[in-house]
Amino acid sequence: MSTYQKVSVPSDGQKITVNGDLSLNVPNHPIIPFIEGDGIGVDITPVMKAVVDAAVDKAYHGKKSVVWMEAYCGEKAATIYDGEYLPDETLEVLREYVVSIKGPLTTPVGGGFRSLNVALRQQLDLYVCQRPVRWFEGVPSPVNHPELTDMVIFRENSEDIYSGIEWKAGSAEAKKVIDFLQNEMGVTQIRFPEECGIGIKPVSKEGTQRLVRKAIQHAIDHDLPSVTLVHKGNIMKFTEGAFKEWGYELAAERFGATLLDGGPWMTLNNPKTGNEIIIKDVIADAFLQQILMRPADYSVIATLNLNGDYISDALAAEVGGIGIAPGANKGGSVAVYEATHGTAPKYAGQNKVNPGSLILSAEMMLRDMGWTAAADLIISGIQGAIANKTVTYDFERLMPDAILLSTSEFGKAIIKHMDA
Ligand SMILES: NC(=O)C1=CN([C@@H]2O[C@H](COP(=O)(O)OP(=O)(O)OC[C@H]3O[C@@H](n4cnc5c(N)ncnc54)[C@H](OP(=O)(O)O)[C@@H]3O)[C@@H](O)[C@H]2O)C=CC1
Ligand SMILES: O=C(O)CCC(=O)C(=O)O
Ligand SMILES: [Mg+2]
Repeated sequence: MSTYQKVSVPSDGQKITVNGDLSLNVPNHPIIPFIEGDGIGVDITPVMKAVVDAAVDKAYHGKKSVVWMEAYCGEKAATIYDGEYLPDETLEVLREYVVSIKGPLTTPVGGGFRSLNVALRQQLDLYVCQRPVRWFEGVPSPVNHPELTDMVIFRENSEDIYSGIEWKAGSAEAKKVIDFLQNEMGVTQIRFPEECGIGIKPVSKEGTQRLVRKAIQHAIDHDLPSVTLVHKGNIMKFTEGAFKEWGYELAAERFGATLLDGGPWMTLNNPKTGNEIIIKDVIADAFLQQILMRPADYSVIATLNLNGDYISDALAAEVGGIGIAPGANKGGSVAVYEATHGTAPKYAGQNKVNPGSLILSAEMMLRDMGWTAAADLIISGIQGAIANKTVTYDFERLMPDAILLSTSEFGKAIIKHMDA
């Protein structure tokens, strides 16, 4: 067992390991690293752990348990590791223990250090950001039929403008790039070249196809009716447009999809059920109105990094907001589960916000570990707490007659309703 500088490894648990086919070997008492997170991390992470522990205990009566191990990133890491926000040790821990969960981390806007969330995804090559969006009965929503929204977003997590290749307006680097574009590449369209920031958007065939492959495989495994490639390929032809082309190509070459009515949409038979899966595409701005007007037409969504970021918060709003929208970052053999929302600094330390997003991320984690009975108990607990109108401020302010609960009280309400 590795020894770490600051992370203390519990003596009473075992490691999850990965088989050759990328399935997991999950011992009965797995060590699962968690990162508390900045801002409201301090409020939601302990509640998530308590809910998971209760669900696992209720489901397996002590035969299984999660052995939590704290790892550090963000502001807490900086205090422990002498100013380092993302210590190498943290990356090692997340890699070595395979499955982990994290709270939100702060990213300064317009300057300062780059996103730690993005850095974790890139350094661990967690190329899929999987974000399911479903409605729980009773959750307040701005749409008339929130039950029609049932989608899973597969957001490409390693490329696009999130690569962080950009130069500040007026810097020597920006000037050099602009000079190269104008003088060696014949570019004439930079409207105001004098004081102009420059960003680069890399999108590759390999990056696209590994993401689209996971999205189509998800539709096959869960017998879902369609996979939609969402892109802005009319404007960004060789990045977003190529994403669409490479996505269709992968569907044909890897999964045997054929053109539907002459294309570009495609069709394939689910090899597990025989049901049809439609592979289609839609331009991103139109998609943002389609999800409000015709959400039932969409199921699995495959999209690039920035589109996926926007789409996940927009879709979350339809089913109750980012307080309840879960997510997972997955690579070949490592997965880091995390809430969709950020650090909500104005609520930090107030025991006020909804822990639902992180709890449902843990629910995804347990399901992926094969601990289905515990995952089901979390779902029934959340359904019960909401049906009884005992909710946190974000739901309470929109639900007539609801009882306002704190973060920790909502966790207790979930636990109370687990048997329901
Ligand atoms: N994966 C990550 O770690 C992420 C990190 N971030 C980072 O978080 C910081 C703050 O970002 P910001 O844009 O303000 O976005 P946040 O998601 O932190 O907050 C925006 C608003 O969403 C609502 N909200 C967020 N979380 C919850 C919750 N758990 N329960 C109920 N409501 C919630 C609140 O709405 P209301 O005001 O209406 O109550 C809040 O003011 C930034 O540094 C950003 O970079 C952002 C996204 C993801
Ligand atoms: O890294 C950040 O600060 C923001 C990340 C984000 O918005 C997301 O993961 O959806
Ligand atoms: Mg986001």
